[in-house]
Amino acid sequence: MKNSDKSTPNWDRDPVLSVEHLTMRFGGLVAVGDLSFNVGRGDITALIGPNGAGKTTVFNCVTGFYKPTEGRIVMRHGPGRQQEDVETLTDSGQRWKTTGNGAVYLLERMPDHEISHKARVARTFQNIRLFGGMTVLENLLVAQHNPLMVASGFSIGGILGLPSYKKAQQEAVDRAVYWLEHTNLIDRADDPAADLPYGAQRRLEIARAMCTKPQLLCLDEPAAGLNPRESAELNELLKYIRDEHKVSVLLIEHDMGVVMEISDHVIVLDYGVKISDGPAEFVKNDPKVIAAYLGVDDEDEIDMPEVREDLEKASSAGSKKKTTKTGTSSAGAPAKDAASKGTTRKSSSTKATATKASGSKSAAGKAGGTGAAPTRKATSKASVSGAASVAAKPSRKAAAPKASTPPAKASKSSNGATSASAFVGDTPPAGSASAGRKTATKPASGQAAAKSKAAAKPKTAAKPKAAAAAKAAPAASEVRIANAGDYPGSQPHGTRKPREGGANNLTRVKGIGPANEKKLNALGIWHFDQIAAWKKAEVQWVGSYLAFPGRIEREEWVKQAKVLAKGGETEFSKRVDKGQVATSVPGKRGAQPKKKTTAKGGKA
Ligand SMILES: Nc1ncnc2c1ncn2[C@@H]1O[C@H](COP(=O)(O)OP(=O)(O)OP(=O)(O)O)[C@@H](O)[C@H]1O
Repeated sequence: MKNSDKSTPNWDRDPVLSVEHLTMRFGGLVAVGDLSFNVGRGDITALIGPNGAGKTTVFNCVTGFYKPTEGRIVMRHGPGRQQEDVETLTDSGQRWKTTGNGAVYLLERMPDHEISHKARVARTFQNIRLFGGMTVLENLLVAQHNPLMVASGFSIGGILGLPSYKKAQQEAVDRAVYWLEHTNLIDRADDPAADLPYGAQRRLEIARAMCTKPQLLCLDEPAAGLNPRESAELNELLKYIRDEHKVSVLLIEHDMGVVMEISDHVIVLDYGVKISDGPAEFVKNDPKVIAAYLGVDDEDEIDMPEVREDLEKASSAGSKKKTTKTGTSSAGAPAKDAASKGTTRKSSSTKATATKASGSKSAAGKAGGTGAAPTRKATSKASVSGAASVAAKPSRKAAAPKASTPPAKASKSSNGATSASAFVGDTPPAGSASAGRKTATKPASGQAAAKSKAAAKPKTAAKPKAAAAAKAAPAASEVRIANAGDYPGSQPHGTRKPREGGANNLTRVKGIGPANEKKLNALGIWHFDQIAAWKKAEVQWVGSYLAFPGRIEREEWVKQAKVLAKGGETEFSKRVDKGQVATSVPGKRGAQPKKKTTAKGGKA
């Protein structure tokens, strides 16, 4: 962070970009709701959040691919907030205005090509978009097509070979060569772009964006699919771009190793609303983030006394008991995830989560073996609100399946039905915990409440108890949610165990990460066709059970599962299969439907 005045963060003092009250609706779906944040000039700013949080939608609004439903997006060339100029420009109805300090632009009014060429915002895409048949060098020259066209007087100068055109052409080649050298691609300059390995294609995309001489570089998951060495090289490249070229970087990234190492500023979204904003160190330890996004480590356990009480009740009612452990973090943040690892209620201390965030672990099994890709963090939301109230499933720790767990009290306080309807309506989605999802106005309140509730509880239970409970657990075939009636709708019928050929990779459905897959498996949901058969009541039930009511409809699990059950693919499942989705389990694994169809999914 380039900030001499410590009292005001660079991004507030000298924002190159301001996103103000941005809302993007798709029909009734609010992908981004009343979002505001600044990107500091010369900073690397990370926009993070679970799948479907709205990150790419924000990028699409900033870069002109989407016209926002509401809100203002200000790009500033030249230092300072230039607030008077911004207001004058807004009132004038114009798209940009030169100022004493440089210029200001209202991106929401500009078409994408103007955002790129005038406001100087460049971007890369989640799915690499290169001209595969062109050489690496040609890809970089095409990126400079506009200045070359201008220099050629729109072809005439080029045809006549005017000096001004030749000069511009040479500059374009020099710039391309410069970035090829700095992205370690110079040796491949004459190879077709499609022949490059994946990591090199990602670097080429960045080189191409840099050839447009941006002031703001927007990168959508630049580390996706990179191995650890490539991730480290990416870090160096981005720091070089920031430090040597003074280009501000806004990146969407799931690789927390990359995010935490290089970011000056981190903004966390969940369900289209901002839940945290600050330096990486702050965000990493922000309980809201831990609860809503970073999730928990499967190997760590949580002690939530309220859960334990429920367990004891369930036990005395004839259910098998499962014991949990509560703790607060070393930093004082509540350890509140109760996500089931198999049947063991899990959570991590802040410390454990932070470690994970810093890149030491990847529960998601990120492609290329880089650590640090966090699992889909519905896990922690689920646990805070009791989604781990789940039934047993064979644990990795114990041979026998463990007992089901009744919902935590936090879960009982949330009304899944109410939340579900609020979620798909016009109201922006609220905060991440289910308890906080009923209204848009208090995004994280429920989450915070659940958290403080967990935090207030003393640490008591011990692992041996959990082990004893595990031994006493019922067989998977006996698994039942202790109080299924607490959830709206009906519990989906389970098959108890995977059919011959194994389970489907449910993480190929967008919105089902490894943690949710485990929970669904615990219900006996192993196959796409089971999800495809869900009716509204079952969708509601599962939504509440996983503690993100409305989410399933929003991400169209049933629609995606129908396609996958028939052997078709969706955009998302293709990315999972290629190992490009950090928060899912790469590959198709498990039973594959024999019947192939031509069914295609849209953007899942
Ligand atoms: N063009 C669209 N039409 C309808 N819904 C959309 C569209 N684009 C995005 N969405 C929805 O908006 C929500 C946010 O999606 P978005 O792609 O912005 O999330 P994200 O945080 O980038 O997720 P990921 O990390 O998986 O890329 C999702 O529910 C998505 O399905």
